[in-house]
Amino acid sequence: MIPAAEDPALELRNVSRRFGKTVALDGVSLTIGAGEIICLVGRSGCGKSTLLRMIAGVDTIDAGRILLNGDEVSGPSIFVEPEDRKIGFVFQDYALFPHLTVEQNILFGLRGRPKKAAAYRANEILDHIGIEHLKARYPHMLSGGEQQRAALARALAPQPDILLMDEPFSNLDRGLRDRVRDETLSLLRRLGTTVIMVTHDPEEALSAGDRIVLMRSGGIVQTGSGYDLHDRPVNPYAAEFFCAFNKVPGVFREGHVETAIGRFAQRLELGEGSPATLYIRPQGISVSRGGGQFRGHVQSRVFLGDVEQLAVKVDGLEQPLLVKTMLRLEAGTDLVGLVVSPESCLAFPAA
Ligand SMILES: Nc1ncnc2c1ncn2[C@@H]1O[C@H](COP(=O)(O)OP(=O)(O)OP(=O)(O)O)[C@@H](O)[C@H]1O
Repeated sequence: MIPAAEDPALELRNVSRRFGKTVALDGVSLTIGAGEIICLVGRSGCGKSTLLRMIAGVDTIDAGRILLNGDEVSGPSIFVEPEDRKIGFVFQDYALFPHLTVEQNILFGLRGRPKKAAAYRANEILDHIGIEHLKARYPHMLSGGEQQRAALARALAPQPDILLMDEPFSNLDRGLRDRVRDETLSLLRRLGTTVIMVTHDPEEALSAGDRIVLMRSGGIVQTGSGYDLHDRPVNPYAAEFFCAFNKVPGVFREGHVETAIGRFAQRLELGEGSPATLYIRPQGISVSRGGGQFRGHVQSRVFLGDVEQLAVKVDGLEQPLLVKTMLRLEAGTDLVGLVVSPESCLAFPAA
């Protein structure tokens, strides 16, 4: 990972934006290093698109400052127009001009350059992205993956310092999405482009970027690597964004959360006897036909392919435990043994 503070391509200092009574951004501060690939995630309405729009300069901020390569572009007494910010944008729907060919779409982003230089650059980027053979086609003659690449070529042609991508792969079906994403990100890494990519998909965020920025209600909840956010979430919102945990009520005593299904060692800044909630990953509970630390009744089963998801009713717990298992239980199996792996657990003070 590239240390963010060393060579900042972008700095947000206490950036705020309201729409009427809605606080879309609430004092956001963030530093992004040159060449870093950032995944911006968070539930719908948390302010991701607003943040991209403020950085691009297609909207103004109410307070704070935005600096690109050390130069202020938005602030109390300055506003640099979007076309002067050297920022590229790839939208979810690609926003290619339907009446222009791929090459003309790319040339549109290069207007203002001498004709020969623009044509040379357009060919260079078509070649880089591997879509030379598509240059004479109109957008409706392209597949989803090809449109995505054409939109990327158009955004990269003017050699932006920063590329902003708003859900750039969400229109592609699953198989194609993984391939196009991997290709796109490895190209962007080769070019050393600084990227901020918005995604709804937690798995995509964990695997794609150098750093994840998790937002909630206009603020940043946590930033860090995929491992940081997945394994060491700072609060229940961060934890639940990346995993559908089982939540088991308990009490914190002598460094353990005591629950109806056992005692689990956990570090918590909590007084003795305080209520705490144990968070258990569904894949951290193993199932067997006999034995186990405790037993439960299988209520339902959903076949997910590699694993089966069981809902298991356990004495003392209000909610059934969700368990992901590779074990193939016979149809009609009722009673199972369960073991919780301590590494799959987190705990937070009870809400
Ligand atoms: N032009 C606007 N006028 C009024 N409210 C707005 C405007 N733009 C955004 N908002 C509000 O600001 C908040 C943040 O919106 P934003 O689009 O940034 O969220 P988001 O995280 O990108 O959501 P999604 O994942 O659904 O795209 C929301 O409550 C939204 O309704």
